[in-house]
Amino acid sequence: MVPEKIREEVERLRREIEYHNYRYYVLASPIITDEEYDRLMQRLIELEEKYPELRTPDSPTQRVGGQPIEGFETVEHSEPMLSLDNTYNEAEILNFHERVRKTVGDVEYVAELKIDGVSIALRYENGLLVRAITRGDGLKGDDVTANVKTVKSIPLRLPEPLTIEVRGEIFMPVSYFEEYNQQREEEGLTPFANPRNATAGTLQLLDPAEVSKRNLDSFMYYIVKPQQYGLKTQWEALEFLKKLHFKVNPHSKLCKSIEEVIEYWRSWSKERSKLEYWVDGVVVKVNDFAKQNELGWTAKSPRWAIAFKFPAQQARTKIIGITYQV
Ligand SMILES: NC(=O)c1cc2c(=O)c3cc(F)ccc3oc2nc1N
Repeated sequence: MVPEKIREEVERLRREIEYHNYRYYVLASPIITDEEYDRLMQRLIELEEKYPELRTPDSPTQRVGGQPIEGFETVEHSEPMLSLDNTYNEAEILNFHERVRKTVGDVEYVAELKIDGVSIALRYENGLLVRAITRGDGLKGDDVTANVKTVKSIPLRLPEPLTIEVRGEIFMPVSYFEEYNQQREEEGLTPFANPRNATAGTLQLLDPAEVSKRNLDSFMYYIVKPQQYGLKTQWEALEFLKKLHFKVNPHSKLCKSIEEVIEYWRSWSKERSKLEYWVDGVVVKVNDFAKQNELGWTAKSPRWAIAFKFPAQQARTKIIGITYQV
């Protein structure tokens, strides 16, 4: 039997630690020292060891990864998780704009950096993370929940007890990717060609404790059936995701015209090497959800969004002297 005051202490520790996780990994503005954080975590680990029945799905001790799993269950997506059509130059993005205008008239766009990582769908029930699913073939994917719980910027519990599905990208920061590849080479393992492959490889590991060491990070950008939450535009959806304590890319821009989108693409095409994650273009989205619904989807992509790719960057990588086209 667990004494009531222990139960209360564990609940308080859980919320306090998750709050400090949020401040450190999402806001990058911690308000306690690492030592104070470690002390809170140690106390929670100690109490959960003593009273295992107190270990809950949203316990921050899951961040360090539980026991290895046998394999990945296949789960059907709540709605297809499709991919974006690509455009590579200004003429093609103007064609996209013309098609949009012909169907729904003048629109605002949201321009978002296209994070070059692994797509993920996160399902929350009453505010608790219950499922994380990879894109797979678009209709069903792998249940990688145990691994995704170790991604520090992904909340285990939302600030409100919502039932919601959000989608975004999991990625490995470039600084860690280089250090990690160095370590693989030293261990005689084949290095990964780029952070996207390193992220995909990590999410396919059967040992969450190993995943926890790989420094994975995330940006969320999509809410399934957003109008259910009173949201009318993509810009409102990004604000709502921030309010729910997700990490949202800070460089997205609300554009009043396609010229503004092209200006955004030109400037980031030059600036992107300053980012600590790989981006391979800009995602251009019609902002208004009612207009997105009018435009609809093809079998494989939304008609209301498109990827505006950057020119391939000749990136010299130290890996066994081969130059990779990225
Ligand atoms: N990599 C990305 O940074 C990124 C990717 C997508 C998508 O793949 C995507 C796929 C859809 F069917 C619909 C919207 C999307 O929005 C997206 N927005 C983003 N910012």
